[in-house]
Amino acid sequence: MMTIQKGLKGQLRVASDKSITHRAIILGAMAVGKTHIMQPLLSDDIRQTIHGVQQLGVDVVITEDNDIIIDSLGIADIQKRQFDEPIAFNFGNSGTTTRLMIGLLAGLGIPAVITGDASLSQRPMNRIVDLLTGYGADITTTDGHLPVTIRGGIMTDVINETLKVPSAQIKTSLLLAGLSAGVPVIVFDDFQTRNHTENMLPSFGVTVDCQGGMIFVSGDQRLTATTVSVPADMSSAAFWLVGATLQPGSDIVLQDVNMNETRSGIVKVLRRMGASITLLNERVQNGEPIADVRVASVSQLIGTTVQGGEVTTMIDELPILALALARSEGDSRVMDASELRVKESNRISTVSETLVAYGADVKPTPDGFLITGVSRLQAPAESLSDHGDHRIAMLQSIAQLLTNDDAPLPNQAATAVSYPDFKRDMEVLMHA
Ligand SMILES: O=C(O)C1=C[C@@H](OP(=O)(O)O)[C@@H](O)[C@H](O)C1
Ligand SMILES: C=C(OP(=O)(O)O)C(=O)O
Repeated sequence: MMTIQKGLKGQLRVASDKSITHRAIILGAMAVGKTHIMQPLLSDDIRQTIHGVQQLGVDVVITEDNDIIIDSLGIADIQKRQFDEPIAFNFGNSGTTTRLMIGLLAGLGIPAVITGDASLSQRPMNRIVDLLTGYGADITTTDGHLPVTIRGGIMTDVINETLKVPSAQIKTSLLLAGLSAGVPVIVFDDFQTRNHTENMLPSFGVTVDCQGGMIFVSGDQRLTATTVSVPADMSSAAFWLVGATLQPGSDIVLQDVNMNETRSGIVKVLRRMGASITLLNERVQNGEPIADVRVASVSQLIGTTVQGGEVTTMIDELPILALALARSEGDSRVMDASELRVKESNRISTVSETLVAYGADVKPTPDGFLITGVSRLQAPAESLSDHGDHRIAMLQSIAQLLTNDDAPLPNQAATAVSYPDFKRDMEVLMHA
């Protein structure tokens, strides 16, 4: 049955930033004193990081206001603890927890065995383990994947790397390894991947020298506890940026969204396609630019090509951008995005399959998509799998909304990974 739905209306604060919350917890565990994380994301992936630092003996409390307090004696104290046997970590679905904790554990030389769920077990870990091994860590993968075993080892060499993969997880892992081993780190990041670690370290008292794509941290620095306020996550806001742009009659405001240039490529691309997006109340908080973002529907978007550096600034938003491209006029192309193949699912396949099931014209390519716009979407004949991937689950919900069909919204269990209140926020925006 077809019903005409109203546009999305109202204002809300989407889930807090996942990348920033992970970093604040790990740096808080490495620092001496009480770190207060205000408005953190509290999602399944974040609970993996909290549990990980607790296993190292660090005290973490979630307050009644849902803030996080980390009380730690710092890196030196963690290193002094005698762990009788290797610590068994299981980081569930979280790539960021895994790769960042590998850096920290390798730098500290703490014996550990790291596992994860079926999705995480298929994701490449050699991209960080091979680098750390080159600097003295005694650490191995299982054919490039989990389980990863850390036997100890002493990292004494200066870490000097040029990123070969556009990955902020690798960059951060190297920085954490150097800080915890007490050796200098110099990383050349020509891809300009997300820079939250570099932005946050100074508030923990660490001097970071960033010039162009070069990041340098000297090896003799101690972290001191601080307060971190976490903005709303662009990767979660992106679902409403596209939903409100495409659903006629929409006009919404998303509060406190992180507009960091390394994260906000989707705003640039949607504007290029003709979207109506206005930034209000722009300000800087903890070194991160934030704004309230107003989005109103437009009658037609124009297709575009996304490639090169732009891809890095919106890697997690490409699934929902593909939906916008699928409803735009003309041909579009996404290139240089083969990293999508090694996320929680192979997102080149799962995004293409999902959108084709909704009546879109999307062809997977080795490094992206070829898309020809269609004027409307239709609900799929059968219910679709979200492949256990939170971004695919949310993509399906927005696609379903745009069909204006009464069919129930797809299963949203996977959204707990990054955006636990996704369903509630959809109801707020649909009924305001
Ligand atoms: O550093 C981070 O917080 C993240 C980096 C990106 O992964 P890669 O480093 O693998 O590109 C991104 O996809 C992930 O969601 C979060
Ligand atoms: C890729 C993602 O996260 P992670 O790598 O931390 O699993 C994501 O959130 O889309």
